[in-house]
Amino acid sequence: MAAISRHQDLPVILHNDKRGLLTVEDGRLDVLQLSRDGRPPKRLLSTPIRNFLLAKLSNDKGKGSGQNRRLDLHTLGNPSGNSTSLKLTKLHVLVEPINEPEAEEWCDNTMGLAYRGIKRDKKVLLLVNPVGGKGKAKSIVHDIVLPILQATECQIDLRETTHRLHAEEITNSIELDYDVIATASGDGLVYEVLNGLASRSDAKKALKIPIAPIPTGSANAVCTNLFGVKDTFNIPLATLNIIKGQTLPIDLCSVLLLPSQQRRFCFLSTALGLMVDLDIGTEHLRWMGDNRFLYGFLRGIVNNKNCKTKIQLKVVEDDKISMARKARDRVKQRLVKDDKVWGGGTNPLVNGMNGLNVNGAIGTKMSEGDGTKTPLPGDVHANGNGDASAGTNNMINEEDGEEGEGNEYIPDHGTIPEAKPLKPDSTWITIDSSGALPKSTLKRSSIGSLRGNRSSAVNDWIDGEGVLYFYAGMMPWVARDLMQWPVSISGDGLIDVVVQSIVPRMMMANAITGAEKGEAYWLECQHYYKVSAFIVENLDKANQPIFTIDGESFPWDTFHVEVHPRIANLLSLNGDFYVSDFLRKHDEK
Ligand SMILES: Nc1ncnc2c1ncn2[C@@H]1O[C@H](COP(=O)(O)OP(=O)(O)OP(=O)(O)O)[C@@H](O)[C@H]1O
Repeated sequence: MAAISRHQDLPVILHNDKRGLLTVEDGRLDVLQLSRDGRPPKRLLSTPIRNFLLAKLSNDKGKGSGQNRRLDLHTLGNPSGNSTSLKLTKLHVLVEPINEPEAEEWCDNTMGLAYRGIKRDKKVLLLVNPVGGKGKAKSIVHDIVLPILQATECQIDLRETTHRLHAEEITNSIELDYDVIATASGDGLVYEVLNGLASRSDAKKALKIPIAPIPTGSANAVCTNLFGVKDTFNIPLATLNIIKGQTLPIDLCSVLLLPSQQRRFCFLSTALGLMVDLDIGTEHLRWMGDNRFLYGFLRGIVNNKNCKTKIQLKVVEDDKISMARKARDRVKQRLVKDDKVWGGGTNPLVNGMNGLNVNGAIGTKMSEGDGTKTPLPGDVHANGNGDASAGTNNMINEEDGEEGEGNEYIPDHGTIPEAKPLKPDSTWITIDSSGALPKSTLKRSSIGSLRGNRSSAVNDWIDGEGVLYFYAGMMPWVARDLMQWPVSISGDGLIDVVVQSIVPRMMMANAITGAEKGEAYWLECQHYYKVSAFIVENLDKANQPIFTIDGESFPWDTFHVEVHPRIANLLSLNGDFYVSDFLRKHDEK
């Protein structure tokens, strides 16, 4: 790898028969037109090497130039210098026979530098939902996605979904020889793909295939978490992620529905109360794109309805200041290494786990290397029943040969254990909103004692509060305009839970300002917990019949949720979720 980072030039003949030079230096590839009179060269193309897709010497001979060979160059150019204007650029030049050996080496080295260990001839399963979002997935895929993928060496297996749950059926039965599963739709298709893979008898192996979303749905929260608010709907960038993304391990939750005993897998959120009305109650407004969620939110505030529920939480942490500090410290460490992260420079498994305890477990086995720590398979993960399950985390990529010496890693490619009802003990906390009282009569609950003494922001539930909504999430953003879980960390084995208590309408309306920046996190009326398991009961089935898992609705009676740490994978261009401004801050709030 050291050899390819040096300055490299290749003399070529340009399309206009003028002499040119291809140069790779400082992370950029430039196509220069040379002048005969000593004037500085003219830059015809300049592209970051990380956007570069293909350098290929063809067997075709160039037009009118005897033995010259054609060299094709494909890249995602950004003429205005920002990622929002990425555009597929294809050009070709000619290589004279005398430069042929050098050209072969230049292509190899340039491709090595552009891909940095990422597989080049990926086999991609591309699932397209023609009715997701504004219904434009098909044309977007044909006009933008396919040309970019076809400009690389990827093989594409495109399948259109024809009905609800079709993506789940497909991924439940596919051969596991794909390198990536791409979904052109919204979060719903990602949810179906994960459920299809997770319910297989070889689920653990199947879930190793990473998922790369193409944002043609309404909200596309996964894309916000991967690319940031501005680039949520950036189709070329999401396509580049299929080609060059690094594996980002994520947690999945088992959601066990009672009394049906049905189990669904959740990767993004479970919601009750206002957040259900906001999503499901605005389905008819799909034409509004993601504005429909803001409309639904405002409507919910006007109603200000108490969601009657009993919530039991296995809390691992609830000190807001400490949770924010940990998430920010982790980002600080990551940003220092960022130059190495893009394009596969470092092992995302090592990187993502730096400074983390999976599922709050202390004493995980760590291997010391370059100062980072890698949890090893066999680490104990306590589930919601208090049982310990070993080696379910898929933390080692056995293809990479990451095992430490003496640690015999036996890959576990089997099924995900059956979900059983959880058994809360006295350490769990309970929130019951069945008897909401007027605000003036509220008193502190005994649950405050769990947190010991601390000088942090107030986060205690008070008996008698009403619940406007309950929202449990696994990634910071749930939509572009709502960063509901700003301190959520990918693959930490924990679920971030928000219980929003009922407050006067004006106070809630004001909370909308800054919601996209995660500022609501600091509100006293927004209780925030990191939990490893929870149970939620419906105390008013007639008036609140449904809850949602990843935006899909289910009948709500009682449901039990537990985490499977780092069992599934996404692709991400930087090996992690997008770093929010909230996490870049270093003050306490
Ligand atoms: N051909 C089809 N006809 C009808 N429904 C389909 C078809 N293909 C897929 N679906 C369903 O469309 C639903 C919506 O998909 P998805 O959630 O991905 O998009 P979205 O709702 O627009 O975006 P988001 O979830 O980001 O808001 C899914 O439940 C999926 O099962």
